[in-house]
Amino acid sequence: MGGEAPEFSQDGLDEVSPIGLDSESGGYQTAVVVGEKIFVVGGSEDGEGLCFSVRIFDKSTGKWSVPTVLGMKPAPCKGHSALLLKDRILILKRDSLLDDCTWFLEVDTPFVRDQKKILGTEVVAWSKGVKGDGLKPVVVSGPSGVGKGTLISKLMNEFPNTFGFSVSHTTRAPREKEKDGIHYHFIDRSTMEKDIREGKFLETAQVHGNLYGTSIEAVEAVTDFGKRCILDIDVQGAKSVKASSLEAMSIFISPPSYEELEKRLRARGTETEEQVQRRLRNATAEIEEGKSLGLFDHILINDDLETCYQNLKNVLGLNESSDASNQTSTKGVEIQTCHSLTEEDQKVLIHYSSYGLEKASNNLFVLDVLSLKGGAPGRTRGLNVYAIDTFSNKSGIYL
Ligand SMILES: Nc1ncnc2c1ncn2[C@@H]1O[C@H](COP(=O)(O)OP(=O)(O)OP(=O)(O)O)[C@@H](O)[C@H]1O
Ligand SMILES: Nc1nc2c(ncn2[C@@H]2O[C@H](COP(=O)(O)O)[C@@H](O)[C@H]2O)c(=O)[nH]1
Repeated sequence: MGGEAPEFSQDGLDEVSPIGLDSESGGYQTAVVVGEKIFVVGGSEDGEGLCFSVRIFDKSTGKWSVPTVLGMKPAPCKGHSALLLKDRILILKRDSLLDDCTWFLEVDTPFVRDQKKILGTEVVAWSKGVKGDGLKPVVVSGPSGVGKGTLISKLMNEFPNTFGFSVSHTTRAPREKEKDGIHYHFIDRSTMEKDIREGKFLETAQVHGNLYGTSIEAVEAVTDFGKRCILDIDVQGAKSVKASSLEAMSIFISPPSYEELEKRLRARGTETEEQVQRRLRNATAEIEEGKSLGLFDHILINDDLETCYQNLKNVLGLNESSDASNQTSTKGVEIQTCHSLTEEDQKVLIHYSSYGLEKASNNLFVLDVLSLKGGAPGRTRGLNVYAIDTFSNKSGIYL
């Protein structure tokens, strides 16, 4: 994905600024300095608006490059402002719906650094700003046959608008009722190994003789719909995720006994006797590891299915109310005019000359930098933006 940079002289940098309003250069661009590098964002026009392309100018070599860009980029808009916040660039879109105006271009986050090592190219990653912790992904792990899939299906059936399943890749053959792209992406080993080398996976593991893995795209496909991602992965995968920048909540499902696990695995009737034996052999170590201190945030025993399901809902903070509570109340509000960004004391001040909040008379918004958290791929969580009434100097409207 990396490649030849277009011809662009250093002089071109004079035409761009942290506020993407300049049209003389043929498009709205911003330039943000990060150490020896200058990240130029935006520029080209398409039918719908200005596209978010990224180029990097290296001051030490005097050369331009086009980085590998991970993640889904923001939809085109009529301009943007940019400001460096430690390891990511805040991109505030103009004339965009409020729930789509705050984006981040990750330039030096742990996720980007990992991907740089894997791919051997310059890497940047888009992540959308989302409020709160609500979308923290959930890792569900446990030995084969313990009931992970059964519990996840119940959750997805009861809360279809809240959760989305991360569809893994596997080299194992499909079972009778399994559908490609729904239960798994079934793939041959050489293609999957190639995809792993190309950095397409968040984690992979050799499980019961086959290769399994969570692609970055699988997680993004869920978060792009605004849903909370559920990963059904083995203990090795859970360890890799814990070491990654995903910041997931992790839950280990334990069987009430080894005998019960064996009974369930056989009763499912999806594996040959040899495969059942192999899975049971692996279960002992998985249960030991799963229960060891610190690896999982929660350990649930799946004895009675209904009880375990209620416990799962409890740890996920779900109550009796419908999952419509997840919706934000600010959808549809439009930021209509120009803005400038400044940073003071870990707070970004967003100055608007006017904006589309019907009842508000403010023109200063504050974004709390300290509340921002990781969450790649695809999301920067903990977005906390509130309006300051510049007349009374009271903070009030939370976006
Ligand atoms: N609490 C329970 N009591 C009795 N049977 C159960 C319970 N939970 C699940 N089962 C049954 O156990 C079998 C295995 O469950 P499931 O396929 O959900 O396991 P799994 O952990 O997802 O396995 P794998 O890791 O191999 O995909 C299924 O036939 C399911 O109906
Ligand atoms: N590390 C990963 N483990 C995964 C992934 N997808 C599934 N799994 C785990 O594999 C076993 C066996 O699954 P089965 O469908 O063949 O019964 C089970 O423990 C799953 O949790 C993955 O992407 N990464």
